[in-house]
Amino acid sequence: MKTDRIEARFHLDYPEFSLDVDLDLPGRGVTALFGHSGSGKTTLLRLIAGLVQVREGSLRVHGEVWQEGQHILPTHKRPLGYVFQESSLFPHLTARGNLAYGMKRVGNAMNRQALDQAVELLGIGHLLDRRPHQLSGGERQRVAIARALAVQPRLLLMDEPLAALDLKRKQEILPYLERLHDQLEIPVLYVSHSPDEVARLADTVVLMEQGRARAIGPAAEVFSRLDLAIALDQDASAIIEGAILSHDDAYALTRLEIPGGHLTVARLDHDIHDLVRVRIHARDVSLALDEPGASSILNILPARILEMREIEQAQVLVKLCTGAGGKTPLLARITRHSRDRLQLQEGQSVFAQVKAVALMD
Ligand SMILES: Nc1ncnc2c1ncn2[C@@H]1O[C@H](COP(=O)(O)OP(=O)(O)OP(=O)(O)O)[C@@H](O)[C@H]1O
Repeated sequence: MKTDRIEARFHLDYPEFSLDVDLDLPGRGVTALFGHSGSGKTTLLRLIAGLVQVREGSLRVHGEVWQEGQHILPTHKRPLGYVFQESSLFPHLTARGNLAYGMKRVGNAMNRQALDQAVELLGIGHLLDRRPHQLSGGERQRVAIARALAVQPRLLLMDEPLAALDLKRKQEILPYLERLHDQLEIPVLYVSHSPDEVARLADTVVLMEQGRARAIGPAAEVFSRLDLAIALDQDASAIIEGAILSHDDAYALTRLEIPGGHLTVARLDHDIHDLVRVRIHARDVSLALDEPGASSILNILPARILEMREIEQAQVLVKLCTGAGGKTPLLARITRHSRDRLQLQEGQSVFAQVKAVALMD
């Protein structure tokens, strides 16, 4: 029995959909259940919560048995927090009242410390006396997340917590989610169909396709696999983690240290040594055989071609690795014509010119 894992095996049949998974997931960090609409993400989350029950299943969280066949621990006895797409706060209670209610529901003696920590993490101290209709959508979600955390769950389940928010509100709330990620020990299962959110928040990605887990692995690895549908998407991108090396205030630029190399990006509001993630879209990367001379492009990275795949009639997706030891993955989308003209081959050394770096900030 593994005490640091989430082991989930379920088989479920609906008339027009079946789900079949056997997952062994890390018991820490954020694991994204990622995939198209209808791929079974919410159903899987609800099975884990016990809100949907099937006899054919087993679930262990940190070694604790939540289900073994027909022995199913009811939802209210599972130490979990659940955050829905739209916050499910009681309209007649203040934010404080909602938090207190959440704690009573699970029979937890009021744990002041957990509550205070949740309030602090989500930055809702000044909102506690307001009722839900006096809060913005993003603020309501922050209260809902704090309520889920205040009961000190052993697992936090989040079902597209940002889906109902507009872009501005999403940007507001994302830093709080990142704080959860950085400061909490509680593992999070996070349902999303947004590559942006997943790239920004997830340590591990479970790619769901038609009720099956098509791929599982670190976010950077899954996103750069050419055999998966995400690579075919217009938004296909590589995720790169780097540390802030320096700021150049005169030009409003920040220099990042990435494994075995450097990237220059628009000025980031972070301290030196902070870790950040950036996303480089395949469509923003072009390839050259020789190191380009004078160029307006800031980031030119020596790279090696790992794999190439024709994705449309005219296009080829190229997977590269850059940096010493070739640890950093990169994707480039080029035309078939360019591939042939440059006579590109797997294993070849090239220069990747990065036209833009999407900042996940
Ligand atoms: N109670 C149910 N009875 C029958 N079919 C269902 C039921 N609940 C879900 N389904 C079907 O199961 C499939 C998976 O649904 P699910 O909500 O898990 O997908 P999802 O990946 O979370 O999608 P979305 O991103 O749109 O929320 C869908 O085809 C849905 O119609």
